[in-house]
Amino acid sequence: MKIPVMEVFGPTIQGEGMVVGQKTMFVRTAGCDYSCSWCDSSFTWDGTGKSVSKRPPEIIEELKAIGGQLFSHVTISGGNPALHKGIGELVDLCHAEGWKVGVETQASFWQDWLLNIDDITLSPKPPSSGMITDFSKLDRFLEKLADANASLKIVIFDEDDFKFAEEVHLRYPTVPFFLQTGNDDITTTDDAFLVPKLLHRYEWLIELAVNSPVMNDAKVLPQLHALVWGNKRGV
Ligand SMILES: C[S@@+](CC[C@H](N)C(=O)[O-])C[C@H]1O[C@@H](n2cnc3c(N)ncnc32)[C@H](O)[C@@H]1O
Ligand SMILES: Nc1nc2[nH]cc(C(=O)O)c2c(=O)[nH]1
Ligand code: SF4
Ligand SMILES: [Mg+2]
Repeated sequence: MKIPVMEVFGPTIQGEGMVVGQKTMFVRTAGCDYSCSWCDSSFTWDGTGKSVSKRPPEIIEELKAIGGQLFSHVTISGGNPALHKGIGELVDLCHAEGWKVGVETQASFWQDWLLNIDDITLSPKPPSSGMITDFSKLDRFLEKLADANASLKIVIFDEDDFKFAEEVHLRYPTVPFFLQTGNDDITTTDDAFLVPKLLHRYEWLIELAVNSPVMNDAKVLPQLHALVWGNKRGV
């Protein structure tokens, strides 16, 4: 089954969440059922990017052609990769190569292949995104992943988002929980201007987290790749 692929890149480091710092390749799929106001990958769904439909074995060859011997981990992101049933075959082929596989999704669509993923990042969207989280759906999603290596990661832009994150963490207290700095300037190419701004937002988020008793077991992270490469694509 073919998968609409937007870009394949790496090796780089996972800049976010539960395996931050992990050397990895990225496969970014096209299409999203959401349209977050601050999406840093809107080219996957707003018509400004061009995807190519590929069979999983072709994607494996592309990963090898680009990454050579220099990786053993593949992250599938998007867009929402969970829109695509065909990713199941891609995951199996990655495992047959001896590679581990991570996924980034907002947890709005279920696929059985999620049960075969080595590290799953679920990123329900806070109010600032303009999206509404269906918590009964998220409950069922997390029930199915009870034995999987899954985490929750909430991007924070304002205090309402932080309250949302507290609700989510209280609802699923046993799921590893990450807070992530929001980047509100996703177009600038001026890193000398962007990086201090992101660090300031990170400091603000740390301050909120350290003063919240709900967040005693949370991890607070920036987007590490944004601090290193700014808004550059394909890193
Ligand atoms: C581009 S999304 C793709 C995967 C999936 N659609 C999702 O949202 O989880 C990857 C991650 O980037 C985060 N993200 C998107 N735009 C961001 C921004 N402007 N600042 C910080 N994180 C952002 C998302 O919340 C998500 O955790
Ligand atoms: N280095 C790096 N880390 C990332 N973590 C999540 C990403 C994403 O766009 O899903 C991403 C990305 O695009 N690059
Ligand atoms: S769910 Fe993810 S890819 Fe889709 S619009 Fe939101 S941040 Fe972007
Ligand atoms: Mg990104």
